[in-house]
Amino acid sequence: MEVIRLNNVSLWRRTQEEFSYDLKTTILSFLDGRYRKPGRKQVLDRIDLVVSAGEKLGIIGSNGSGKSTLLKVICGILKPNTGEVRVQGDIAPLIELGAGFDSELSLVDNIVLYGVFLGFSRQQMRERSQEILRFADLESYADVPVKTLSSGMTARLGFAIATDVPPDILILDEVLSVGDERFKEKCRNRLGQFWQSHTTVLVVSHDLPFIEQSCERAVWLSGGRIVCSGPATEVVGLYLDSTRSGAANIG
Ligand SMILES: Nc1ncnc2c1ncn2[C@@H]1O[C@H](COP(=O)(O)OP(=O)(O)OP(=O)(O)O)[C@@H](O)[C@H]1O
Repeated sequence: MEVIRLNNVSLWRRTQEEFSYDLKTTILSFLDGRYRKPGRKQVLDRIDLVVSAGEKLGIIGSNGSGKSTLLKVICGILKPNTGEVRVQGDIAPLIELGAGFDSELSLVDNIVLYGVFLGFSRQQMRERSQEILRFADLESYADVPVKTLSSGMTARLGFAIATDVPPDILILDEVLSVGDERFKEKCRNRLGQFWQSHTTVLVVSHDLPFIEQSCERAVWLSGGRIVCSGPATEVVGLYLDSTRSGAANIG
């Protein structure tokens, strides 16, 4: 059964020049004769992708090739400019962990809010909060505002909430870099349980041996396009051949 389908998905993003675009800058650059039209970059280019239930899919490619953007489109964080994205089931997006927290609210209140955002009830989240804090090693911080946590602690809290209940679809973006060594080991153990289960997993990583060992299939992105998709060892092999010959660095 298919759980994710992307048909002809394309997405453009503004380039840096457009970020500094405002009226004053524009008038000054006109007067100086430096005005350039704000740019756009095609970040995803006509992506077709089908993922089956329970599949473990690795997404590889050089920096800037569009891997994280693809995950964000699948999670619904970004909307494609053209094409269609269909997803069946609950998604736990382990992307930009903690980005959705309200820094003024306590950890417990954030756990409840974040959980509700992921589709759980307030009651369920209140019951789970002690266990979530325990997993994140943050029990003594339960009632302080999130803004008092370090970035690693915030990411630990985000990971603990998002993985508290096994989701239908787990989306991981270089997530094994969360926290210190002790916490990384806990993450690996928890994720290992999902790998054994029927959870569908999409993982972006530059750790190619990890992709080969843990994914049946891999997709190689370059310049926002799928170069090839197939058994992980074959796709990783082709990608490595091309990096050796310099062809994969086109972004
Ligand atoms: N917020 C943003 N606004 C504009 N452009 C962006 C934004 N985020 C990413 N991009 C651009 O989109 C392209 C793809 O970025 P993306 O983060 O998806 O790449 P990636 O393959 O995940 O890279 P990496 O391996 O470095 O994490 C890059 O050219 C990047 O500059």
